[in-house]
Amino acid sequence: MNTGTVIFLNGTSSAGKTSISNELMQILNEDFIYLSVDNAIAGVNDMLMNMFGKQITRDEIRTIEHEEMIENPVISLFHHYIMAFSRIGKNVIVDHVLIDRSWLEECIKLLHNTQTFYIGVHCPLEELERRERERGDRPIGLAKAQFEMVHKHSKYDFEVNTSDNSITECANMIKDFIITNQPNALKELKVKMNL
Ligand SMILES: Nc1ncnc2c1ncn2[C@@H]1O[C@H](COP(=O)(O)OP(=O)(O)OP(=O)(O)O)[C@@H](O)[C@H]1O
Repeated sequence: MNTGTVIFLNGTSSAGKTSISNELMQILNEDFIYLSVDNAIAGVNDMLMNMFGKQITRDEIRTIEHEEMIENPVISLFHHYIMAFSRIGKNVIVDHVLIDRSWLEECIKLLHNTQTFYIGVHCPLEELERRERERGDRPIGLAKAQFEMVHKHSKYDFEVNTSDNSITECANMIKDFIITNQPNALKELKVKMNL
């Protein structure tokens, strides 16, 4: 069975990952499934509500989420289904914020042998903070809190900067890259990080 192509976008909140993903799904010649870390967390919360809705309230689920009581297993499940979808031949676009070295390490271990293009989505902090204020649906300070961590250990196959280029330009550059190159970054990171 052929493995699917994974376009793995890593960047802070408000960097433009969702916007690039939507554009990519319009312009790529094959079908891609969009897998977002935000949706993964929301999906587990919905599952808990479905399973325990009579015994547990939405507010209690939010407390579990905000105090990060089950965060790492949920994120790990997300990483595993990226790998599983790829292994069964699905093309996926991943929208992720790798704020923890162990999350990156797990992605490398699971995906280094798949067709995963690891893409850095950059944006200067001042512009991230402007977008955060403008959109109003993310806590103020979220991008700043993630900023130092997200790209810390990474070496990418390709990088874009959404303050230098429009979303359409970024998506087209990513498309051009993936149809003319083979991914290598996760293999190199595996060696560099001794995994
Ligand atoms: N190049 C750009 N120029 C101006 N605004 C942009 C640009 N890219 C994204 N934005 C705006 O920034 C906001 C966040 O974009 P988007 O949702 O794509 O980011 P994200 O990285 O997916 O964020 P999150 O991880 O918080 O979901 C949106 O309001 C979007 O319109």
